[in-house]
Amino acid sequence: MYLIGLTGGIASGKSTVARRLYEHGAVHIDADQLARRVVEPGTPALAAVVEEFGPDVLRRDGSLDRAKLGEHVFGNPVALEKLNAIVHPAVRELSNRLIAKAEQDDPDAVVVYDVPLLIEAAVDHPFDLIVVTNAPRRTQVERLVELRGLEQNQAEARVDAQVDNTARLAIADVVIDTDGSLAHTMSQTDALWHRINEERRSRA
Ligand SMILES: CC(C)(COP(=O)(O)OP(=O)(O)OC[C@H]1O[C@@H](n2cnc3c(N)ncnc32)[C@H](O)[C@@H]1O)[C@@H](O)C(=O)NCCC(=O)NCCS
Ligand SMILES: Nc1ncnc2c1ncn2[C@@H]1O[C@H](COP(=O)(O)OP(=O)(O)OP(=O)(O)O)[C@@H](O)[C@H]1O
Repeated sequence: MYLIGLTGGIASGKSTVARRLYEHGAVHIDADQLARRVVEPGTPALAAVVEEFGPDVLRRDGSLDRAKLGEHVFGNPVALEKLNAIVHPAVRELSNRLIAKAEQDDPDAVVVYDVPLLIEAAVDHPFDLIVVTNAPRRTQVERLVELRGLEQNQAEARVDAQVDNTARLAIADVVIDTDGSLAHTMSQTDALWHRINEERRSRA
């Protein structure tokens, strides 16, 4: 297995890059999706969230009201930390299992673990390569407002709930500049895929 840790600030283009790597043949594991799975109705993590934040964070059908909880925690560091303390251990356990399974299924697989909070949650899988998608704060905020319908202050609160770009750039083996056109993001991603495969071929 060749394990890539893919991280980047919110709306920096991680999913776009991950999708492209998946199209090339990588296995894609998405921490945001895992974070949804671990709070599905009936899970211990959802029970803990309700215990901490009250039943108002549930919708009528018993599922988590993500918009409501997001409104509460982004901009409120104490609440966000409490939520992280419930969700992150469960995501860590599930990601360990899924990465191990991907390796079992195909020992030669390239696995991309797409994890926005690689630094914040001290994710320490044994990555072969850390790839960072990078766009300036103003581009992140602009995308959240224009593409995801957030208010300016909500968008800023979400960006500011994460470490800044400098911290991510400091741990990057490869940086993908996602402030240009989509085509530019894709061509950097394709070049990365080819580079990884060349390297692996020459090592084999
Ligand atoms: C607060 C919640 C319910 C809001 O849900 P919502 O559907 O609006 O957002 P979603 O989960 O799709 O996240 C969108 C983006 O927000 C950012 N984000 C999410 N959680 C966090 C967090 N705890 N800290 C900083 N940024 C975060 C990430 O960039 C993520 O890609 C949800 O984000 C959540 O449960 N967060 C805690 C778990 C977590 O840390 N998830 C991130 C990956 S492990
Ligand atoms: N050059 C670019 N590279 C990547 N995405 C771009 C670019 N230009 C515009 N976009 C748009 O910006 C958005 C980035 O969203 P994407 O879901 O890829 O980011 P993300 O980092 O995974 O976000 P999140 O942290 O919320 O999961 C997409 O709608 C994408 O089409």
